[in-house]
Amino acid sequence: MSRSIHAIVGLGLSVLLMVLAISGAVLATKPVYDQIAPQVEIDGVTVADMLRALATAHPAIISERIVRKDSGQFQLSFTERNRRNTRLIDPKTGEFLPEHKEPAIYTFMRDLHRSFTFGEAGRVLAAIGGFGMLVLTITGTFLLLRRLGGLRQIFAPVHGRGMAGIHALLGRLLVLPLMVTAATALWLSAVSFDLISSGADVAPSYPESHEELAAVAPWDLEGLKQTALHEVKEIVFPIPEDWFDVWAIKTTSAWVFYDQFTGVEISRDPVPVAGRLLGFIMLLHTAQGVWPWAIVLFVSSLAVPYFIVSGAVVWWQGRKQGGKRIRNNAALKAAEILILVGTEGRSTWRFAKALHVALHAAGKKARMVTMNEMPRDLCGVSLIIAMTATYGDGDAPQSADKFLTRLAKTQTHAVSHMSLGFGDKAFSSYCRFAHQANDALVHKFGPPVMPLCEIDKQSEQSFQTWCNQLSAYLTIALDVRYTGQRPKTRTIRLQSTQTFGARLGTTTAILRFDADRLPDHRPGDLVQVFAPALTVPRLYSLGSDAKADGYLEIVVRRVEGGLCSNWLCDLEAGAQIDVAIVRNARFQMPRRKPVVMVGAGTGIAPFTGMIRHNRAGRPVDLYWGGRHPDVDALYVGDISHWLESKRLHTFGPAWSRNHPSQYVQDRLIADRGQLLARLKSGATIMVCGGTAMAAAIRTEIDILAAEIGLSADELKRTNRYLEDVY
Ligand SMILES: Cc1cc2nc3c(=O)[nH]c(=O)nc-3n(C[C@H](O)[C@H](O)[C@H](O)COP(=O)(O)O)c2cc1C
Repeated sequence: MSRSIHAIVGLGLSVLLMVLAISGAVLATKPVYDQIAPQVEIDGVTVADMLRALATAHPAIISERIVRKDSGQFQLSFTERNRRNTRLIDPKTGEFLPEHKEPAIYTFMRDLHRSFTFGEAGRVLAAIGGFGMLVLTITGTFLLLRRLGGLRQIFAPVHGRGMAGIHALLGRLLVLPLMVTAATALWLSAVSFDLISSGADVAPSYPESHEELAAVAPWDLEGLKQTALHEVKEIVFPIPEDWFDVWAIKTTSAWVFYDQFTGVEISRDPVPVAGRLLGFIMLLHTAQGVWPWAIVLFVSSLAVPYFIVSGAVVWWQGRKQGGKRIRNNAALKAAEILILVGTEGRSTWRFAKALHVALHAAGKKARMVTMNEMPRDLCGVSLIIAMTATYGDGDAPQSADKFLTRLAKTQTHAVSHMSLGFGDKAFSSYCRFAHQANDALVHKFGPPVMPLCEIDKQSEQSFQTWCNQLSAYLTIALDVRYTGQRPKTRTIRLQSTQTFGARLGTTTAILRFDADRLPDHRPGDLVQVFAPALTVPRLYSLGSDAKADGYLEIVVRRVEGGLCSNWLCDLEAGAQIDVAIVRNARFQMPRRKPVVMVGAGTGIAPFTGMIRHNRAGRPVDLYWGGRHPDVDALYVGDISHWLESKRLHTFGPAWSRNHPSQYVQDRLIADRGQLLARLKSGATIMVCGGTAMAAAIRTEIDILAAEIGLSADELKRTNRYLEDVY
């Protein structure tokens, strides 16, 4: 709902908002421009001081009124030789100051901003724009909170790439000033249409001077001597020779009236609340006199055109990939297989589309719809395949948020089902919605025909494996060709290969590459390797920093029958390969200290780079599991060097084929004391390696953390438990 309103309002009012934002950005420079004008120093100066200086500098004029402008300058209205005039004055010397003329662009932009230069009718348009902006900021906040996983996650990293990612990131930064701008714009519009009082309609009630004495110089009047100039907004002089008239001084909160002969305060008339409120609303909307806020408004206004363009692009892309454009999509009445898709970023849709094409080619009548389009009547469907991503903190993606209620209304039917979850292991609620959807299907239709399969980080490899299982289940040959958008690749050259572990059968190799132009990466990022014989790239964790190291390094275990690992391990020095970098923002060296790194086998890779660049000597412990110290001595020389140079504090190796046999989790248990101390001092745990090891580590850390009232889940939620698991 929020998304539809956000899109409709954003697209529908795009031109209006664009004009308001650009003119608003120009006007937001005005308070900064005013700062350039000569500023007057008024600390310690009273009204009496200013009036004395004025009378000395211009004895012949008849002063009527002094107004303090938004820019802080004092403007005098006076009569001189029967001609009325206004001039800026220096409050200390009373001298006239040169007119600081506002550039014409501000006048034009103000007119454009307030009424699109259409006068009264244009004001309605401006009000509609303000209302639209308010709706956008409110719906945008809902969408953002949903994306982040709730209010508690408001400071968590914003996920997502490209335009959509920047849209969300900027949205989080600027939603508040934009909301304030929109709400205050609406208020000002309401005032201009007389729907809200401006406070100006209530005139101050002027009293009369009590005495009729000889004229007294105003600077000798007690009340004026005691009124500091910085409190003053306006001074109205008594009309000469009108004995009843008074001195009227408007401060931020009241009109104060002084007897013109005695200087005694006669009365005080508070400025109406509506007037004071309007002043505050004006200040929030225009930032007059508060230049830091003007800068915030300027940046927010400038971001609006980006929001509109990126929003339109994301909406268009979504439409292009939307459900209506499926070729050979079987009608519900004819379908035997129903593919239900839960997606937000659309990649799940592409996976489903590839499956749909293959099913069609294999002669199956398949219908593909979003999960929210779950039909009430399944007609002739005999198999449901639910493919869904997870968002927020374990929530349904946008196109599946009504699935559970819709499923409840679906007529019971003899139907088989299976689910495929798309998620990211970096989230504590990995594939949670896929599990919820699967449970609901089980509740409705009984056990699934294939166990729920989880796909981490859109792994094409895992998807292919699942497709093979589906192919076997359906007893048909399925040729699923998923074409994940192939990223831009770079060619890199093998510099050296160091091989370990040959004596124990399986080998592990450290491969170092160079290139004329290395792709930018940091330790913890992932590299996609495009092997010639493979349609899908393989992912490896990076142990190098392109800029600091000048090379790209990965650790590869030769897997029996593994096409990519064997191909990589057999490469000759100088061989060239194509790669692309996948940023892994959730698995970077944390800023918080200390850090406990835990890994096994090739899982050492990202840690090597992080430790190598730990020049500040932050406390880092590395627990790592290998088979035997004689054969799996990966990075042995580097590790002693890091220990000496204090880049690494503790190295805790665990050898599974040594005596005593130990796994890395056993090593953690042995170092319980130190680990607890680390956790107490706010350590971040980083785990890299296979799923089984990661699960074992998580159990141990959970037990350990419980001793200080924490849990692995809680650590994960607060970004103190980071995993890179494969
Ligand atoms: C903002 C955001 C939140 C996410 N939250 C989760 C989550 O809680 N659990 C999970 O397993 N994956 C999570 N993911 C990962 C996505 O489910 C995963 O990338 C999926 O493949 C995206 O599919 P889609 O492109 O079809 O939407 C999240 C991704 C993003 C961008």
